[in-house]
Amino acid sequence: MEVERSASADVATVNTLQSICYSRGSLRLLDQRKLPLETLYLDIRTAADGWSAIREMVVRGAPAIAIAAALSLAVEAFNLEFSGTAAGSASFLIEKLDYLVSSRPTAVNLSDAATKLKSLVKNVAETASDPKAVFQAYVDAAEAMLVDDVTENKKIGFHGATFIRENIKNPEKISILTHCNTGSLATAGYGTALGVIRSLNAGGVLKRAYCTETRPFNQASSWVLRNLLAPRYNLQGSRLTAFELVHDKIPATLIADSAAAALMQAGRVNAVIVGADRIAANGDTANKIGTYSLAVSASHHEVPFYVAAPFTSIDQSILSGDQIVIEERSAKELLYSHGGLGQQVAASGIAVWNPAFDVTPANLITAIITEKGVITKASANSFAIKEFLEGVPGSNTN
Ligand SMILES: CSC[C@H]1O[C@H](OP(=O)(O)O)[C@H](O)[C@@H]1O
Repeated sequence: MEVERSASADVATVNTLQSICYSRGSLRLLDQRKLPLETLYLDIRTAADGWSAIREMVVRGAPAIAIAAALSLAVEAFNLEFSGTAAGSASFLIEKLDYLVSSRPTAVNLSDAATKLKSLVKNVAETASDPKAVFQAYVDAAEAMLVDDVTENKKIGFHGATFIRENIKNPEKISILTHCNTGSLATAGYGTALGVIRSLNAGGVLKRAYCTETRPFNQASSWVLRNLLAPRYNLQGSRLTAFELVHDKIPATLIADSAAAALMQAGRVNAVIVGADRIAANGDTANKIGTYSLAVSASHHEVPFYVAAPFTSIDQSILSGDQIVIEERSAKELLYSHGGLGQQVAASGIAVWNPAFDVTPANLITAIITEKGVITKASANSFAIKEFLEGVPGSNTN
């Protein structure tokens, strides 16, 4: 992957929150491991480049992962000299999509997008005689994901801001806490949970956004990245969300994850809003580690707790959160400073448990905000997601 490097700059002069830069036949991904101090784009030419960029977390965030994967294959397909049949082109694309899904298995958006794209190319190949028609249909569908995501995020922002203003005390000045990064850097633009914060701010009712550092961090899988990128690559809340909030001039405060309960105890939080990597059919939600403890604190302090995510984050094939596989990360993230990239700080020989995600049970979630509208509770312990879908015109309940 060749790189395009611009001079390092502070947030004030960095003018981009665009994680994905695409034009037909070309894809560049903002290297989020270098933010906030350096803006660097990596040139992505193949699905293999896309797989590595997702695995090494050049690009991260459930929606952004799916879009980056689809577009990396679109670029390869567009530039490919292919002499096979229409059926052969479909097989080529399907094999690459299955490979891309293996880059980061937890977030459902990637596997959901791959399933839909595989179905598309199979259907086109059944009637097409020219492989170019199959490749073109794939490229068109992958490009549509990029455009649709921003439109959906703005709908999430609208539905979320409207619902929060209608259901919160003192709706004229809201202080809201968020975790990890769910903004433009985690999507094709605007964001999900952070998109709701943007919409509240645009509506003039946001008093302050609080963002947690989000420890430890997602560690790169290769020795080179772990050891060469040490000073720049950790902590998605302090590095990415704080960067977005300062970039947009939104009043915001960074806190340690461990300070969140005390902030709520002080009465300084009117609501908590987070993203999602995978939501089960009953509303149980997997998200970055630390989300569950925020939900427990919010429940104790009677602070509403919202999940904001595109509907594609809901995995209706699993009934509850205990079926969601949670990745565990390297012990080095806790044994060494800088999330595993610096000096040893913990005693050698100590055991480590380091899950990267946790599951918040539906009974701790106030509402799930999607682009289709806000899903409220069917009972204390579950959400009626299927019924919600059946009430939405044109929804697919499969
Ligand atoms: C809209 S991003 C949702 C979700 O994805 C992030 O995971 P990662 O940064 O490891 O890709 C994080 O859990 C966000 O809340």
